[in-house]
Order: sequence, then C-alpha cells, then structure tokens
Amino acid sequence: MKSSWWKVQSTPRLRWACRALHCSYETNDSPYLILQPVKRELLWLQPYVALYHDFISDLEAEKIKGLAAPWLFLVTPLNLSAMHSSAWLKDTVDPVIVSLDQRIAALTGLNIRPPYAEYLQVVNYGIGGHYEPHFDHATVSNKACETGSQRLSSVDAGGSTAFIYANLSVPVVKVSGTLFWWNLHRNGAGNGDTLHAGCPVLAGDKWVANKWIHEHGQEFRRRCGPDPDD
Ligand SMILES: O=C(O)CCC(=O)C(=O)O
Ligand SMILES: [Fe+2]
Repeated sequence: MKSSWWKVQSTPRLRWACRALHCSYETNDSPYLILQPVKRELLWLQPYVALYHDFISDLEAEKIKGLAAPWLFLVTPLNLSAMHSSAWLKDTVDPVIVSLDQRIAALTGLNIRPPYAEYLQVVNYGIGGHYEPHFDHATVSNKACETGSQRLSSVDAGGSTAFIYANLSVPVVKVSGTLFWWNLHRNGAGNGDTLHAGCPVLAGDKWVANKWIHEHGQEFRRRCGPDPDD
C-alpha cells in the first residue's frame, strides 16, 4: 500500500484508524463482481474514503474524455471558487457509460438509475484549475449522498483531491482509480468531515468523472441508523 500520509500518526485515534486501513478484493455480494472483484484501498474511516484501483480501463477513460470534449463548458463562478470545464453524459450516449454505471451500481450496492443519481459529470481542469473546499451534500436540506469520482488521466503536478479535516490528500497519479466516499451519515445528516477540495493543477491537465448518488431511493440499500458517527 502506497500512502504518503501513512506516517502522519499522532493521536491514539489516528493510530487506531491507520491500523484499520487496508487493501482488499471486494465483491460486495454482487454476482457481477464475483469473477472480477474490485481492488479497494481503504484510505480513511471518518469520513469513509476508499480508492478503487483499475476500475476503468485506459481505453474507456479515453472514450469518455472524447465523448465529453465537445460538450465541455467552462465553470467560473464570480468568486472564482472553482475553475474547470464540465459536461454531463447520459447513459444513452454510449454503451461505455452503461457499462460504467453497471460497475458503480455493483460496487456501491446503490440504485443509480435516474432520478436516484445524477448523470455522469465529466470534468476537465487545465493548469491552475481547481475546486475550493466545499461539501458535495446540500448543507440546508441534504439531497445528494455519496460520491464516486473516477480519475481519467494522470496529472504531472498538483491536482490532488484533498480532504481538509481528515488531513488526507489523494494524488491523481494513477489513471483509472475511483475515489468513493459517503457525504451523509446513516441518520441522513451531512458529514461535516467530508469538506474537500480539488487542488490546483500545476502541470498537465486533470480529467475526472463524478457520479452523485442521491439519498432518496436507497432506503433498502443503505439502511438508516441512529449513530451520528455512522
Ligand atoms: O476534482 C477533484 O479533485 C474534486 C472535485 C469535486 O470535489 C467535485 O467536483 O465536487
Ligand atoms: Fe466535491
């Protein structure tokens, strides 16, 4: 397991958390994954953040970038809190999106059919492109719940996804890795520990594809629980 933050262990809670972190093959009880389990690297527990290795092939990544490229539009809010271009891809656009959706559904065990999840959002960051610290869940009424962010390119420098409170930063050095985290606790409240940012790209460019899955529609797939930390 490669992790530069591995050494950042000071408090007993952090030491306990680091011992619990591990790599594993997962089938998530899905028949779809029995013959080809996914490779999970558990990066953090609170908030839960996992990196799935080799989740999409280079060919699929190139295909998705090509499909999105003509539709990219520049996102530059007035306060410059984010600088990137993005496009939304429906699953009817190409079978590659259908196949990716199938894998995301198997991996998460969640219902990702519309309207229970967003379409795939493909995002391109050029040099200086970034996304300032934010939450993916609505902070007034929680709507979105979990995020899967697939990395479609490598970046020469910069561009990490940083979880500010967890002191965890995941570099975009590996094409085809997928980062997954829960934005909401089981009791439906937003997880304040998920504050995260896309660090500025310093060299090269960065492509990611985001899948936001809504809380609504998952009632029998991710059960509610009263524990505010769960
Ligand atoms: O690109 C990243 O590293 C983070 C992107 C992100 O957080 C988002 O699109 O909501
Ligand atoms: Fe985000």
